[in-house]
Amino acid sequence: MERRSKELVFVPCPGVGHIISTIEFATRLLDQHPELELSVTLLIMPAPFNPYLDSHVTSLVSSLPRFTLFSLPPASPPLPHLPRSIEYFIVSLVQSYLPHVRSLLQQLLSGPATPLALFLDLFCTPLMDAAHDLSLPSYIYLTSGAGFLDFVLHLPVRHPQLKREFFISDPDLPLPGSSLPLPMSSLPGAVFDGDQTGGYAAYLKFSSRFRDARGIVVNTFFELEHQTISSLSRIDGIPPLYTVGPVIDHKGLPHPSFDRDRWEAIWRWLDQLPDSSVVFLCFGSMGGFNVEQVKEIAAGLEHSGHRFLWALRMLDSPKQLEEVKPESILPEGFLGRTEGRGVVCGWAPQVEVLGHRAIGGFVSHCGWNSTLESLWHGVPMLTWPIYAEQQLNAFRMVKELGLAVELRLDYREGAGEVVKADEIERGVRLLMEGEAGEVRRKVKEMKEAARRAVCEGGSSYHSIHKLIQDLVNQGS
Ligand SMILES: O=c1ccn([C@@H]2O[C@H](COP(=O)(O)OP(=O)(O)O[C@H]3O[C@H](CO)[C@@H](O)[C@H](O)[C@H]3O)[C@@H](O)[C@H]2O)c(=O)[nH]1
Repeated sequence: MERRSKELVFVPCPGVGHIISTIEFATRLLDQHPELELSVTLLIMPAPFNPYLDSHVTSLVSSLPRFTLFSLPPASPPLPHLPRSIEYFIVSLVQSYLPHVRSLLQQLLSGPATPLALFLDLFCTPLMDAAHDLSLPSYIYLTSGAGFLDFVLHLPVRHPQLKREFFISDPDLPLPGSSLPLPMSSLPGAVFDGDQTGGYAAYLKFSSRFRDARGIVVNTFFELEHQTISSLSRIDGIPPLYTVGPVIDHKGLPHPSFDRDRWEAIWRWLDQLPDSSVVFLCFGSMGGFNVEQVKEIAAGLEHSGHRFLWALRMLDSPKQLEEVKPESILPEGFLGRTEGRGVVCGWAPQVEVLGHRAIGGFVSHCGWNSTLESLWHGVPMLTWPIYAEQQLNAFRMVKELGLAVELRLDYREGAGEVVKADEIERGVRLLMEGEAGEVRRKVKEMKEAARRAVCEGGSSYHSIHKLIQDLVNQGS
């Protein structure tokens, strides 16, 4: 009898931090058990905020023989306008694809391969209905950590009691998986927006489906968040948790405007510097600042006296620094005065940079991929969260886990606040001048734990093995 190959179907959110992590995780699933000859179908929605992403994903997937890419067409009818909340917009966008996803799953089911499961990113949980209608199990692949999962799982429990959004004056929030209650200032900004088409409604929509999943796969590792993972695993009604991280794209994401010659010069500069002597600043795929804030960062770096490598991106601009003329943004004479001591660039190959021995600290927005990448390379972070769940990540890394140094825990994009140069200077000094010694020691330990977790016999390796067994054996 002809053997049908087994297919895993993935739907990530249309953003860099999500798609790249999903492709990397799917690759690990395939690679860990090649004898099973699993294959992957990736359903990608057009990325509304990143014009470069679609072509990048297409070229990336074309080099992966066991992947099939389905680029979903633009939403039809198009969503009328961007409502107040980006989260609500994304959840609505995802929901508009339900008929498409259902019919693609139907096609797959009648094709030569056997689909085993649908893997959904957090905002994509409304698509569970498509799998459910066709008796296909749904799993969640969470590109953030277990601390955030703790919060997401709590929302549908809290809502029936309070029936309202959060207010900044609410008391700190105790969560079953966290040793410290979460201050309101650490919650994602969206959950304070109680409008019918606001962030709170979006969070409720996707979080209320988490318990319907067959399993929740989290990009973390047991050694990093063991308390949270153990506590959540003991709660009735929570699907099995699989901790499979750190899932890191070590190849890095090439960017269309990436200037190879310029980077060769930057590597040469880094190569001749002492170990751990450069502070690296980078704020994710979408994080940026206005001109006033950029000038304060520049002054803070200049006054700190430390060497720096700064991946500068302006607010609301996917453009690279080279396109926006740094001289017109940075303080007059800054580039000349810091020549030899600091470099300002646009898109940086972050994973590679963090792995360079000259990098000694990382000023980060605490996106979860950046957080894992810094731990993987044992480089301590100075926290500067901007949006999404970054404040929560920063709070947990600094207060609960003692794995990062605090610059800000509660900075929020759009709140009109400017972090002043002297505060940035103090933060950089704290990070780079030995006072953060205990954090640095713990981060180095966590680096070793992260590497052990993904090796054969490690906790994440074992978790992937368990997941594959559960996928293959389900229903038998
Ligand atoms: O100049 C740059 C900027 C970014 N990156 C890479 O891009 C990714 C960025 O991911 P992440 O650090 O998670 O930040 P975001 O792009 O902001 O990710 C979104 O998705 C994450 C995962 O769910 C969330 O934790 C964040 O809050 C959310 O903003 C990382 O792999 C970086 O290495 C580069 O290589 N070069």
